[in-house]
Amino acid sequence: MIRVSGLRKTYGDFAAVVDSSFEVETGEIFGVVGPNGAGKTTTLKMLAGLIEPTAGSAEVAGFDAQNAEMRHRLGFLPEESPLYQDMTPTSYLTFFADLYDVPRSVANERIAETLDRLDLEYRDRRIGDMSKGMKRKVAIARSLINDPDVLIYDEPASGLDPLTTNSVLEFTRELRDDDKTVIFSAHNLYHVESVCDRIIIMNEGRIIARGTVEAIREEYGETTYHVFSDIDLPETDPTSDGRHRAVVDSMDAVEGLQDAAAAAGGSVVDIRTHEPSLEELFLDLTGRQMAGPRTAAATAPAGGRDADTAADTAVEPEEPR
Ligand SMILES: Nc1ncnc2c1ncn2[C@@H]1O[C@H](COP(=O)(O)OP(=O)(O)OP(=O)(O)O)[C@@H](O)[C@H]1O
Repeated sequence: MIRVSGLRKTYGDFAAVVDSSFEVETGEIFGVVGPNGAGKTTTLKMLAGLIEPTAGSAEVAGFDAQNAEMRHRLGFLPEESPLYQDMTPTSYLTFFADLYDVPRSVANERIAETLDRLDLEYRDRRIGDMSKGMKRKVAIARSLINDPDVLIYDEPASGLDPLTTNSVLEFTRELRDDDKTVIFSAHNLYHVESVCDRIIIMNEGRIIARGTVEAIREEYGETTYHVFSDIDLPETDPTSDGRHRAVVDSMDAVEGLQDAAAAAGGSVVDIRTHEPSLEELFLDLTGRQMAGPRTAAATAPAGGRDADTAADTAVEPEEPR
């Protein structure tokens, strides 16, 4: 659905995007991740046909991104989406439906259905009097008004309260079921991990890692094992609950600790694997923290885990030998 080949954008001597190539399949949610200034928005705008590439090509829904026809197949949600404050959601969306020549009966049905799915109740309230979350939902509904094949969402859920964040992320995930293809950029790596099928990580204009978060974790991350014993060993440090903990990076080392504990008359009582979080991988790969956007809210949806909390999984300790 999207084919990007050798894409490059320079401003004078400065290269904002360098030799970027990737493909996105129909129905995929594809994340574009990177620190401030990495070239994410420039990439998204080239895909949306808003910026002309210096070199390379971007094909969206079978059209060159610069081809005006492509825009009929695209819904673009910029990071900041100014809305007409004096209009209501219904009049605003009808106005955009008219711009896309959507027949009025189709538009009415589409608007009602999309606002239902987004759970937006106040359809005849002045947009200027609505909350930030409601306005974001109106902007998301606008991105779908022409029933596009491809959606480009720049920070769709940033700066929203946790409930609205949850609802926007869920809505984005569900677009996959309608065979929509989504390019998704966000600073909150929890948002990225919970929504995207595959991602690219960009740094200083270049793609430095690509794949599923799981594959990137396997390629660049290192699993460590936190081994707890009921006896003090040379490798362990005391914990607040009276146990002793060592952090090692292989199962061989875990077994070595089990043997050492048994030889000293004790045992290993718990082993936990520690998977690096996307945040930790990101820091390793770019050497930089993921800085927040202008309106960042580091919220994880209710029940979700924090972006900077790595996954800890218990492993059954073996019987001491
Ligand atoms: N019109 C322009 N003229 C000159 N430099 C530009 C222009 N637009 C972007 N840049 C530069 O290109 C680089 C990439 O910008 P871009 O907005 O794509 O980064 P980003 O990854 O989206 O960053 P952020 O996360 O801060 O939004 C930045 O260094 C930016 O200053």
